[in-house]
Amino acid sequence: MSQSEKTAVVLVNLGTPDKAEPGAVRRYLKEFLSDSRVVEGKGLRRLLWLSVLNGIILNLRPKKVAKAYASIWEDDSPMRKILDKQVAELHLLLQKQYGDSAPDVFAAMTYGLPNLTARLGKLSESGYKKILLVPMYPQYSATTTAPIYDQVAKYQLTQRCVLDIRIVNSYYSHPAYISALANHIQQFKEQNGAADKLLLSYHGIPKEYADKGDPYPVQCHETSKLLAAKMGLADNEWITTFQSRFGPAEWMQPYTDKTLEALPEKGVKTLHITCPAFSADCLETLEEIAIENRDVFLEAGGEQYDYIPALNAQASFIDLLAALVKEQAGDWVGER
Ligand SMILES: C=CC1=C(C)c2cc3[nH]c(cc4nc(cc5[nH]c(cc1n2)c(C)c5CCC(=O)O)C(CCC(=O)O)=C4C)c(C)c3C=C
Ligand SMILES: [Fe+2]
Ligand SMILES: [Fe+2]
Repeated sequence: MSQSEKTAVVLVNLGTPDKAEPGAVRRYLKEFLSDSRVVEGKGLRRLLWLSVLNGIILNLRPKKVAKAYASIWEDDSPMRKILDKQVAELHLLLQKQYGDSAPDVFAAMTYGLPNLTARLGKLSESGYKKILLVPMYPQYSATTTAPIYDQVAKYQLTQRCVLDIRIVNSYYSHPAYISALANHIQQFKEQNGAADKLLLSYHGIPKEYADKGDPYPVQCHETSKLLAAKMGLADNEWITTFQSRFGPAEWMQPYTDKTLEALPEKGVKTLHITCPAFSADCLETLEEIAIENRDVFLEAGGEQYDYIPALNAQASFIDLLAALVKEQAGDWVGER
């Protein structure tokens, strides 16, 4: 096989610090929160944000956030460990499906390590010409998926012979994604008993971004509706909320924490909660949802609160990734 035919699949997640320590968290937050896709604003607004970020947030937040990371840290950040597992499992499955012509599979992060731009450089040096990037975000957002497109465009600008790169835009309504979620939740119910309500908590974005056209919340609601239909849930058995509000501006509502505070007095005493915007467990699920928000619900009078883990490296999620490879790069895989 000639070098020019080499194809790679790269699974891309957001990024996470190298250590659960304030210095590493500071470096991570600086890179992430300096991206003008994440915190928008031009001119004076941009200057003001950068001075708040560098003068206040990066001095105060890393200590508190490092503690939160420490409470979920294993020998590395869960997000990076899970991404490595997803890569290994997808590689195995593609080898079963395509034999010698299976594409190779790699990991990358938009912020932190392993760095996406560096990954593209290394793949190019190793002779890969065709690259499919699969973001670990089922729903497209200008704050998460678009920065992957930005980094690819910046990388290509530095190349005389650009790489042939395709990017999976979203898979919020993909039948294999909805089935994987539905089966996973159903299985959890069968093993742990039913609950009064299923809460589907998505990472939020500022309301202003949605008002300006970010399709993320619409896609989240669509995922929820398809999931509820697939599971045969009645309208009063599930609810969609948005978590991880950051800063003083209004974010997408209803907020997860405020909803959890209010549910017990409406008679919801037992709850299953899961986070369909996260393909891998991370700080936002393992700490904010599984630990912090549990207390909010129980202190408000809730009796039982179960966090249903992300799909992570489960076979059904790996099957979905393989389906995306076939749909979006089947012609490349067949070519080798
Ligand atoms: C400040 C604005 C932020 C926007 C907009 C935002 C959107 C967004 N984020 C995710 C997924 C994840 N975010 C994670 C952590 C995280 N997010 C923000 C801020 C915004 N996110 C911060 C400041 C942090 C770091 C933690 C903190 O300081 O509170 C993570 C977890 C990373 C990990 O290491 O485990 C994920 C995943 C999505 C899907 C999204 C919009 C659609
Ligand atoms: Fe975030
Ligand atoms: Fe958070």
